[in-house]
Amino acid sequence: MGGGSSLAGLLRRSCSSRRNLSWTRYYGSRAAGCGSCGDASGELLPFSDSGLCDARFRGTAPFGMLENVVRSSLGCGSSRFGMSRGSLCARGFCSVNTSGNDATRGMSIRNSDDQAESTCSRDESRCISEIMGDVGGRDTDLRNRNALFAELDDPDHESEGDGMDRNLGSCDPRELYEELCNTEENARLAHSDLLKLQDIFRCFASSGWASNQALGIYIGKSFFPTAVHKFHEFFLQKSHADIVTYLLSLGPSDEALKFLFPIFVEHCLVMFPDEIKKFRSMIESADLTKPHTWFPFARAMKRKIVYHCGPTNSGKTYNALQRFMEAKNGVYCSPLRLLAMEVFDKVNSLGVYCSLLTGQEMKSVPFSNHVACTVEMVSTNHLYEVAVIDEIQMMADPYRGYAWTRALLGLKADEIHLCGDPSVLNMVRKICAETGDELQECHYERFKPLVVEAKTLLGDLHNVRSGDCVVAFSRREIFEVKLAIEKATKHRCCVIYGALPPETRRQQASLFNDPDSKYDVLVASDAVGMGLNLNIRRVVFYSLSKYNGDKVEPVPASQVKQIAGRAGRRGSRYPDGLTTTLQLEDLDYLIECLKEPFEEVKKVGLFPFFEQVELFAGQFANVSFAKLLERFGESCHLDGSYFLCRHDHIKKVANMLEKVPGLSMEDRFNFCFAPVNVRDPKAMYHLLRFAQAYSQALPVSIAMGIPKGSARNDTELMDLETRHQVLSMYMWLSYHFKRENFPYAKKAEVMASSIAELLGESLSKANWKPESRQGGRRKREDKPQEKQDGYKRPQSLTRLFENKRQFKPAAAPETEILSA
Ligand SMILES: Nc1ncnc2c1ncn2[C@@H]1O[C@H](COP(=O)(O)OP(=O)(O)OP(=O)(O)O)[C@@H](O)[C@H]1O
Ligand SMILES: [Mg+2]
Repeated sequence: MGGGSSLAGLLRRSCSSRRNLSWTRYYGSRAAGCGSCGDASGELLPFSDSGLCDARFRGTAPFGMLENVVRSSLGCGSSRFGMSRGSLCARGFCSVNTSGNDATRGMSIRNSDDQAESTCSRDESRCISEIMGDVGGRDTDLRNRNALFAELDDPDHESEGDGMDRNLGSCDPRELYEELCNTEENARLAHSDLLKLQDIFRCFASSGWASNQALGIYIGKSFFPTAVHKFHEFFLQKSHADIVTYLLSLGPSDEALKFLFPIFVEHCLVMFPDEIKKFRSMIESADLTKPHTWFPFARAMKRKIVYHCGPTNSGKTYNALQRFMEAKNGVYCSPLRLLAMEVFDKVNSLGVYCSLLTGQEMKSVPFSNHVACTVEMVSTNHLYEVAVIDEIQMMADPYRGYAWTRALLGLKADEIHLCGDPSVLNMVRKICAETGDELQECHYERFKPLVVEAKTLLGDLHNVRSGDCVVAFSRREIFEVKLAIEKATKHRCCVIYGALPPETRRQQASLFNDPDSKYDVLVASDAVGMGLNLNIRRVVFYSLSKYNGDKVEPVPASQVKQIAGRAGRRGSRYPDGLTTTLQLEDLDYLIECLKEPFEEVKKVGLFPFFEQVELFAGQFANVSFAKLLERFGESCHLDGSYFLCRHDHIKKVANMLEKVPGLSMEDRFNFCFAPVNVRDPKAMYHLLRFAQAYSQALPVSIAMGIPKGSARNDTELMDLETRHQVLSMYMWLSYHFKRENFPYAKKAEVMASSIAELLGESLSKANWKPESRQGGRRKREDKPQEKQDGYKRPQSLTRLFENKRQFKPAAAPETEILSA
């Protein structure tokens, strides 16, 4: 490899002559592909190439360092680094024998030119440590170790054992291990010495540093204590006089750990080859690094990526769609079914034939070359001229992010248009650099600035006006607010929230958008936050705190911006957008959120394909699928720019499906992705029933009726919502499994649209108090606060966070102009 890289050059210069290299140096040398340290392959390898980059493993750097030792020891052939054998010297020093001959085992360091010895200067070593720290993460262990190495490298430094005849601390660990193995005359140990040794080994077994280092030879964390225990037994059995004396002189200290560890490594390589092989293949099969290499066809293409980057209501999607419609063929990837339907309608109405594909429906338009789909459904097999991926910042979504990442990495399209805020711009730049795609950036400004009304609604819903969208963050609050507004004013309210089917949300949206309908106020959850074009004059935040399934916390700034940005869309009745809060006390937080710059995303989501999970499963016998997913989550390793998407809900379904025998692993995997509300026992029951029938190869029945009329109370409304979700799930399954197993898909579709209609009718009449799906199990913080005029509002939690906030606005101006 040429010396172009500064790191490589530094290392090449530094690896000159010295008997022992510290681990950091050795590792640095490997990473830089330094010929003099035995890297004959000549490639510059990033840390992640061989090391686990998951945070758990960061900075421990053992994988790369010891990989060769394991490879050669386990007969995996010579490594690409050209080292046939490596061994570790005592006290954390590493010696590498590159002569590649088993006969020379146990000899100390040789450089690749076989004689010249190499060393790094102290400064260089520190520099390398810093660079490697940057690459691999800054772990305290690594820093401590580097500090220790610096000390050990100091020629003036005398170790405690130096007073002895032979300085065991600087001996080759392989020699020591062989001496131990060959010991015939065992030393008799006093009871106190035995106790001291016990302390030392206890300290070794509980050392985070040692167990991290042991990962480098594929001794897993769960096996590490057993391995140490066996090593301890072996050590006592041998009781080599010099070694024991030396170890006792060190006592339970870091020095003792550094002395013991390389001997422990030798012991493990000899004694536990099966465990090492097993753990190694487990780790390798859970490899999620370099996701861009998963799509070789897309990599073979010369793709052009256009990033439409800007705040809400700035024309990003509009412009991307223009290019989509011009193309011979194209795909639009939507974050929501509703938005996919909107684009499907819009594009067809403009004379471009376009089909629709979501998890639940497929509307195939004859002669169409365009398709609007939900991002999870997009095919990475088709070839497109233009693809649009909307709301690209969703790559960072903890649950669904993987779908956007997959689309960006895997779509086979000549041109890919990304629409999103600036939070993932740097990430997209990085990904394009890795994939080799050309990136063009188009920056947008909001058509009209968003204006904050500083007066607020002063806590009084009487102040709601026509064109307002009141945003609340729970279904319960939405109905409370609707009830209160309709009771206290002449306004009629439409509602939009997540549990409503897209058809009903759409019906409510068009009712609100229609100036001739009597519905002039919208009460909505954050479900309005993405992409929808609504005739909203003003977004009023009923509260700015949200129950996240665990606790109530302030709504994140990015979400506040997104929702507030719904006000004043270009081309709507209200092109000038306003936003405010119900309570004066929440206003500061709203202004703070709108002013906050977009926070840069550092990691985006990934989730394994079925094939990857299947490969991983090959490592285990008789492990439940739920357990398998858990183990995958624990073992998988990712590059620093990716995280594994949360899959609690998937595990919950997997757990439930354990009761169903006869499902193949692939079937289980697919069932786990069915759209089900895991907190709704009725919906879960139906999913279980579907899986049971499917596993017995029976035609899966719907076994559910439709109520005759619209809902008369909240319980009936929730029942309708659940029934729709179950039908939607049935349709989803019919598209993801063989159609003959789900023969009633058409019927389910008809039933679902009847229920959506019933829901629409029910909402127009809804004037009842909401109930909780959890049957009254509500969090204490969520307890509403009584109001004189009959409506309730949860206590403002933003206040609790006030002290933490640094932002303190001056006296609020009448209005403030901001861009969301
Ligand atoms: N050049 C244009 N001519 C006419 N109408 C436009 C133009 N650009 C945008 N619009 C309209 O402005 C509205 C907002 O545009 P668009 O939906 O593209 O914004 P956006 O930046 O994607 O917003 P969001 O981030 O909320 O998705 C839409 O109704 C769109 O049709
Ligand atoms: Mg958009």
